[in-house]
Amino acid sequence: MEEDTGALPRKESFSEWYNEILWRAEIMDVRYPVKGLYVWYPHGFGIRKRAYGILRDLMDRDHAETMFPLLIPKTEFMKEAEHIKGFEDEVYWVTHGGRNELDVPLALRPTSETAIYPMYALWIRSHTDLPLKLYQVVNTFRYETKHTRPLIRLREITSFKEAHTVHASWEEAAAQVEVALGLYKEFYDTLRVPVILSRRPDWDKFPGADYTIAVDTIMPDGKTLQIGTVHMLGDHFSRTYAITYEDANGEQQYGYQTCYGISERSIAAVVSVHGDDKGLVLPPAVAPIEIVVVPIIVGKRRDEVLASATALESELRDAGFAVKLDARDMRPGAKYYHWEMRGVPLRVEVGPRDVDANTVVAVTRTGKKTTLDRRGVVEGITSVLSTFGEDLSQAARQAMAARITAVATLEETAEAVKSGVAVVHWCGSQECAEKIEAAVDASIIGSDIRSDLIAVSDGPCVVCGGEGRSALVARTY
Ligand SMILES: Nc1ncnc2c1ncn2[C@@H]1O[C@H](COS(=O)(=O)NC(=O)[C@@H](N)CS)[C@@H](O)[C@H]1O
Ligand SMILES: [Zn+2]
Repeated sequence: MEEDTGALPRKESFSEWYNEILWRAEIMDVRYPVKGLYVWYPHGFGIRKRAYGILRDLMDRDHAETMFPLLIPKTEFMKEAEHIKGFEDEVYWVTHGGRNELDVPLALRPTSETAIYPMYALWIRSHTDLPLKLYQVVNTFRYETKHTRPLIRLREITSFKEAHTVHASWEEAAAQVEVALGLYKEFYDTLRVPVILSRRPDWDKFPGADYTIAVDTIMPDGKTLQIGTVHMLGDHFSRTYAITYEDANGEQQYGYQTCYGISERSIAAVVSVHGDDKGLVLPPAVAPIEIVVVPIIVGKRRDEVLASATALESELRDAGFAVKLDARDMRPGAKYYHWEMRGVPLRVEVGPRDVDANTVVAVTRTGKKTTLDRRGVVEGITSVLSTFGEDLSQAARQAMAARITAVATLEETAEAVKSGVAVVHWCGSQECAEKIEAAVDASIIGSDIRSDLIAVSDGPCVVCGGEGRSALVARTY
């Protein structure tokens, strides 16, 4: 990789900054010759690997991981009317095997309900088979016709974590929706990404769902990014796919289902929310390299300093840190630039003075400098990294809070959505939602808001004056 030493575009021009950082921080190569498909560089893949390791640990608490086939026969795909309507313009079809035309065209899964639920119908017989809670992490394919963008709007979603659960009752499925939201909140807390939960308007819910609760974050340009969704499916799919079970009284009942998904938009959120004008800023939990040790080589004491830096690296590695010693024959400043661009949370400098004083200098990615005793250095670094993570959360929360404005009129709404999210009172009618969309360059994205940054209240609908409740208006990705 040729090292480009130019400055990044300012983060104020977010779109340029975002495109540039993807290759300068070695996250994704966008030059693959199919629109909407991109290639992970190893560093970006390392971030994904750590993030999805956290996600799997959370899911493995009470789900089992599995894997279903990629190809779905048209006969199964076309069974759920609403689902088809929602996806028919987005599905890729496989029509040939070699030179033979297939008698049944096969869909590339856009999401896996129609692959999984015929199998659930075979597996589920009795209430003792419930609840069934499985998930998979797979690639899915959607022929997105809107503007594609790496990590954000892909035609091949390479990191699609989808969970599909079946329960004996609507209430149990509704309770699982809350469990899923709790897991997603915990996931994004670990990524230090602040989120707002809200219920999507009915016209925006998942095709075939009763309701959809979405997890949104606010990007630096003020637009929201949907970084997770949880769907209550009720018994729609179980009736379509005959997922029935024998209850304790020997009666046949339909199962009640949920499904919930997260994609590599989670990585886009980490890149965008935390990144700055020097490059990526990675929360320690997802940093492929948490600590880079930089020896400050001074002439004749070179060997002594290198030996001390090497000993420090192996002590930190033995303590379980992802640590790298950068002993390249380069000016320290050029090394700092290289690792700052890649978002390494902590740099530890070792120079002649440190060797004499038995200290090291820890410098966080956001510039906080601490001199640590060489003895007990593992504890010292652990606490510096933990404080760094907390600081990232705080900074991200403050940035989000600054982009949320409670407003009372359409004019104020139009102003607020230029730089973020407006909170208005909305009566819940599609008619008023359409009037809001016509009046401002944004749309109603959610009601039943859950965020500790927003005080939900009742009040007159911003359009019709009828009984309203807090709702989110925003421009979206
Ligand atoms: N084209 C896309 N590129 C990247 N991520 C996407 C794309 N489409 C959707 N996503 C992400 O995937 C999540 C789940 O997708 S979804 O359509 O809302 N839900 C489902 O497909 C359900 N089957 C839950 S598993 C979305 O919340 C969004 O964050
Ligand atoms: Zn209204």
